[in-house]
Amino acid sequence: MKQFSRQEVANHNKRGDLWVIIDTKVYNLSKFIAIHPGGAAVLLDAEVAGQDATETFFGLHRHEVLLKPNYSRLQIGIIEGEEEQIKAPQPGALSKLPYGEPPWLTEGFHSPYYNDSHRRVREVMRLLVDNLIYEDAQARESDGKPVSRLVLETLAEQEVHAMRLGPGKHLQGKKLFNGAVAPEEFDYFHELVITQELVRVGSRGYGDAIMGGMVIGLPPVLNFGSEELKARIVPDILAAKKFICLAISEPFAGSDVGGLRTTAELSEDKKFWIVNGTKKWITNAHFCDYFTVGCRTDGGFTVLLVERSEGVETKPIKTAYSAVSGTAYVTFDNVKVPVGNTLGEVDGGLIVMLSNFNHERWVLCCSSARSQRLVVEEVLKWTSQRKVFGKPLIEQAVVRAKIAQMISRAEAVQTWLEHITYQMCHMTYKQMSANLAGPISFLKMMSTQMAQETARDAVQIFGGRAITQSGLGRFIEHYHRTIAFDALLGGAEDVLGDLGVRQAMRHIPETARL
Ligand code: HEM
Repeated sequence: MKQFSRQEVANHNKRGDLWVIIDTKVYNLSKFIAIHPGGAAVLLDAEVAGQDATETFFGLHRHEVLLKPNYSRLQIGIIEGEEEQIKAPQPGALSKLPYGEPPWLTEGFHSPYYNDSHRRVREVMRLLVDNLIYEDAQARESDGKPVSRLVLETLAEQEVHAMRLGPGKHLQGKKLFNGAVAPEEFDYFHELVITQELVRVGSRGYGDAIMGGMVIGLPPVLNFGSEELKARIVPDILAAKKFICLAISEPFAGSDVGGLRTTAELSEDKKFWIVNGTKKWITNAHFCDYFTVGCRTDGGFTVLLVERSEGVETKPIKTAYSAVSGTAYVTFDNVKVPVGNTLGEVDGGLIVMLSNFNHERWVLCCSSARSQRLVVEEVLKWTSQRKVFGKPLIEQAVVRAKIAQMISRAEAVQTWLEHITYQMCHMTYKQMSANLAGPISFLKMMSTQMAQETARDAVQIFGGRAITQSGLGRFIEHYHRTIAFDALLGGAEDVLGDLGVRQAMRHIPETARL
């Protein structure tokens, strides 16, 4: 790189011959000025043209602007004898910001929950996210196209899709992250780590697009499907060759599973179910091959694995939260489903569904805790670099008060989450269903309530930047726009709170008195 003195740069300060210094790097903007999204006037300002515009630049752009190849090529040299101060994050690196990582990854802190295998999983997963998934997430979030095959296949090779289903028999014989963790060693903390690393892409819908439907749609098959059915469909799904989703909610009923109207009736020869009805808000459904469907049957409620076949139709739903997640409206019109595709007992679907909810809600809590922390990181960076009334925003007490709340919420959710995860690691599936439905419901209710408060506070701090989909506040805009989804999915906050209290009511001794 050529070296220049600040005096030399100062000579290039007019239209047609325009240089600026940003963090000791010299950029030639003589041609770029014509296409600069912020316009020409700002670049010709006497305090910018030929000058050091570092502070002005970082008050208006994200660092990533300078790192993009089409902009980094504008750099023609550096200032002699000076060293850049603002470093680009290295792939795989831990955040250096206070509270930028959960305590177990923070220098000087300790945790009883994580061992070396969790640290190895964290390292591999973060590298995958930073080197491969992040870029795809940003691109797909804006163009709405499907997740790239390279991402899906790389995750399949590393067995990430299988690991996202939690510990269990489905991991037997698999080489997880090329041996970073043994299948019998894999526990819910490993899964928590994988989920939380994925969240770092900062795109809620993309996180779901990477087979979020499988995370909730496949467990009923694994836990309640016949061996024949599992052998036929599971390997292709874990290899990301086929896709599955969970189809429960309907235009008529969401959290109220008892109010579902999709029906399954046995054919005369008793070999098939005939399914009729509609499902709504089904994540991934638009590109799915299999649907785990809740149906009304003669004696109650039954869960079936419906394959994409004649009579199955999916139409994408345009949601506020994502174009990439494949959220769809599904219609079943006299669909023939072999009775061998019944999951669990006929009329015993409630058990199938209820046992699924704990894991689904817990996964949401993992992602909520980590995305709140991402917001904390964005806010800490922004309030330190943005100067108003002559000093950084973070020097304002009112801003610090908001940050205090955000950090406390992120820490509280993570800590409670780890406590519940520890319980999950030490309970059988049955014990989890019996003991943890209430606590997980409360945790999810609290996580999403806090997430919404954090979203609101972050919008106040970022101001107008938090309502534009590009530029400095783009992650805050995304977070604020998509946060309502987490508060509904897997059970709305009020429903979950009520569920937890009702579970507790069953255990209040009749003899208890004040
Ligand atoms: C290498 C130098 C620069 C590059 C590559 C660049 C690039 C960009 C890009 C891509 C945007 C669109 C918004 C975004 O993605 O963040 C933008 C907006 C803007 N830029 Fe620059 N820029 C440069 C230097 C500067 C400088 C030195 C100033 C000084 C005033 C400036 C002022 C602005 C303004 C005012 C906006 C509009 C911001 C907004 O909408 O809030 N830019 N620039």
